[in-house]
Amino acid sequence: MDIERLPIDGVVLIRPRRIGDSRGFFAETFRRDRLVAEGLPCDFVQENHSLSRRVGTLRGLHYQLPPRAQAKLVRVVRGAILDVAVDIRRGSPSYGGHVKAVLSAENGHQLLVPVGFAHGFVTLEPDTEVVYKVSDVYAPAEDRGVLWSDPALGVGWGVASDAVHLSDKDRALPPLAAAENPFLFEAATA
Ligand SMILES: Cc1cn([C@H]2C[C@H](O)[C@@H](COP(=O)(O)OP(=O)(O)O[C@H]3O[C@H](C)C(=O)[C@H](O)[C@H]3O)O2)c(=O)[nH]c1=O
Repeated sequence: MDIERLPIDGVVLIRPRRIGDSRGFFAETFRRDRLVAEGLPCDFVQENHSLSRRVGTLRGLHYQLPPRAQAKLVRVVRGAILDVAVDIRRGSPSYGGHVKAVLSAENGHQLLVPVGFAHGFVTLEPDTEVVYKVSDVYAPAEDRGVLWSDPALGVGWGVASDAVHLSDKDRALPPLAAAENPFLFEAATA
């Protein structure tokens, strides 16, 4: 697998190698040793699977507060998404900045989102299924989020606001400036 470091430190794009033969392909989609060797989050304790029926379904931007903060390893097993990670670590040189990547069943790419980032995606195809590992368990009391359309973030989702399908919860999320956010940038991790 190839591991590509993206413009914001800590967020990486992982491209598993697909070994094709007459039956189809085989790919190793998770290798803890490779993540350890790169000093990346690697200890996942839960895996999630979501199905989004409509194109333009947007889930995010979400994170959990410490002590239940989550790193996430995201991939798509059907359809396609534009996956987005927003740096919410106060003091970070890229605070409020984001990286995004198209993840699809076809390209097999994965995004590794560290703790200290809000995560979300918008679907690019109908019936899109996203499977992702998280480094801490679900904790509703620590579940938080930032409004997908916060102008201070300037995320280009590629979908018109009136075509986005959101949960009521996500529609009501605050902008980053008003969000509960204890994450601090640790220069030592730079
Ligand atoms: C996240 C989660 C949710 N749930 C329950 C809670 C609700 O009854 C239902 C749907 O939850 P929610 O609307 O928060 O699901 P998403 O909008 O897909 O949230 C996820 O979307 C973005 C992309 C993320 O990065 C997070 O992993 C996660 O917040 O599943 C669970 O039982 N366990 C869980 O780990």
